[in-house]
Amino acid sequence: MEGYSLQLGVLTLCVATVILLLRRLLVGTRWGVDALLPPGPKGWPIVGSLYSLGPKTIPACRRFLTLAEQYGPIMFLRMGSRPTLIVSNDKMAKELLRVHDQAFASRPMLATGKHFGYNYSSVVFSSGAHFVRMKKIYTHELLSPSKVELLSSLRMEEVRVLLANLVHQTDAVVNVTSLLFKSSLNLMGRLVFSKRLFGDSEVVSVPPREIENFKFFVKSATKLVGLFNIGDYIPALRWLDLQGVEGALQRLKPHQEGFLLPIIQEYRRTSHSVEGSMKQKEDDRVDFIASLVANDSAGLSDESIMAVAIDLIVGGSDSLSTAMEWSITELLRHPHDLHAVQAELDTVVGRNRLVEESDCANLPFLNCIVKETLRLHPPTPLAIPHFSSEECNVGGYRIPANTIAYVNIYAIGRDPKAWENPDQFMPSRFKDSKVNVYGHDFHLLPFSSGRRGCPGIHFALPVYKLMLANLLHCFTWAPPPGVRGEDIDIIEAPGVVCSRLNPLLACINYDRVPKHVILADQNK
Ligand code: HEM
Repeated sequence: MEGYSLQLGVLTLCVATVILLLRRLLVGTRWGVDALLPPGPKGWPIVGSLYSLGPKTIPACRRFLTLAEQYGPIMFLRMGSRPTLIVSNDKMAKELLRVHDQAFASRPMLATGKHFGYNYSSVVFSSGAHFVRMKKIYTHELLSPSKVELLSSLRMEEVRVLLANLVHQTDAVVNVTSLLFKSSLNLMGRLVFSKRLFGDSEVVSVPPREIENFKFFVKSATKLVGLFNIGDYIPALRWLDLQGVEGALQRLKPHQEGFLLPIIQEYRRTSHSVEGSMKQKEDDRVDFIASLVANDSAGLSDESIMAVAIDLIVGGSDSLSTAMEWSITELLRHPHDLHAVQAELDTVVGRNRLVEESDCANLPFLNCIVKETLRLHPPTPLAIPHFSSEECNVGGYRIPANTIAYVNIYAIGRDPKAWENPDQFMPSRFKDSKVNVYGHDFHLLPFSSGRRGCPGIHFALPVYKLMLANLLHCFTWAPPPGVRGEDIDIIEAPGVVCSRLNPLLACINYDRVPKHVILADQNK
């Protein structure tokens, strides 16, 4: 009997050890350290909390917000086997993005970064020394304040093209979502490779099939980047590619390269001639690919240049059009605010000309609308995941190295402790407020903050204001016939960029600024 008890004891000990070892292997728990981690759902072995987040038709920022209501502004969970931190208020965001900015400045190595980022060589997906080098190229060269200033005429040109397109579509129900998307993509195309992707066949010098393939790539890319790919979170299952994400990423490669490679190679050919190289260096309006090719000291490969182009085209255009789409949605739902901003435009600009960038500083209510839209509908609601390179103490908790970290910008903008009536669109809340979106006020973080903060902010903000102001200035806006403003839905689509799920439709008319003003200005 005594021998039997001993055997049973040894067996129990072995089983317990195996369970603990398996738990450590599959879930990554470190003994004794769990007690120092922030609260959060416990999750299951292997899958962790991947499936306890709720239906994937709901954007992740919303699912994380619901979880934060239960666990608080700093949460820790396991997505598959990956330790994951989610911060959801201004105080915790400040700890992450200012106090521990350096420690959380890396990106996790996800499948999208491998394929779209050409082995993590773009800015968005890179880490470490390569990231520092690339970000310098962005902030000192591609998007430096002087370069952004020089690009103001390009911004105005694209606004004029958009307005002229709309003049031809008045009195009809217009698909605003599609118009804004095309316009933003054209703008980014001009910025990155001097080419529009929609309309204007004279400007585009690439075969139509390659252009169509590239547009398809852009649309698919935004969807794929926003997916929680199981293979990223349970690396042991990556080879199975359960959702077909890696397969789709690989199939898109010819679409991206068929368009971008010939452009890069053409620039390389011209930059080898002395005159071509001088021209590229001197031209104020030189596009980003030409700048990167001409930058001998950077010595970037074709792949790295394609990675940068994809960062900008995919990330920049979608966030811009989404911001504008939400502004117009909310103004159609709140006609009082729509009339107030149009009255401001009448007073400051008058009906005989278009709005120029220099007017925007004198349009305080327009600026309130921009801030309120970015608070309530931040286009990139979870930023892009950060990754910790060392263990650190956040909010009194010990966060292990190699933790994926999300800043829930969406939850921060709707935090009832920071905002009165947080779910309501009330631009007037910013009337006498000094709060801005530049990353110093941690309760309003649409462009994030710190080392990984959006390098496109000084380009994005002026063009967002300019486009929106001109759209409101030139046209009257109304919901489609039979739809009341308050019935226009605000259902959000899942994805890295949180756009409307359903396209925005509206009726527009050019009875505010005369047609000849809109069309005449296009030729300036
Ligand atoms: C309203 C428009 C835009 C918004 C709200 C926005 C917001 C953001 C946010 C939240 C991030 C992630 C920051 C983080 O991970 O902490 C980001 C990253 C980035 N944005 Fe923007 N963005 C906008 C437009 C643009 C434009 C027009 C460009 C380019 C001209 C651009 C270029 C980038 C790049 C390259 C990154 C990656 C930075 C990095 O990884 O360090 N963005 N943006």
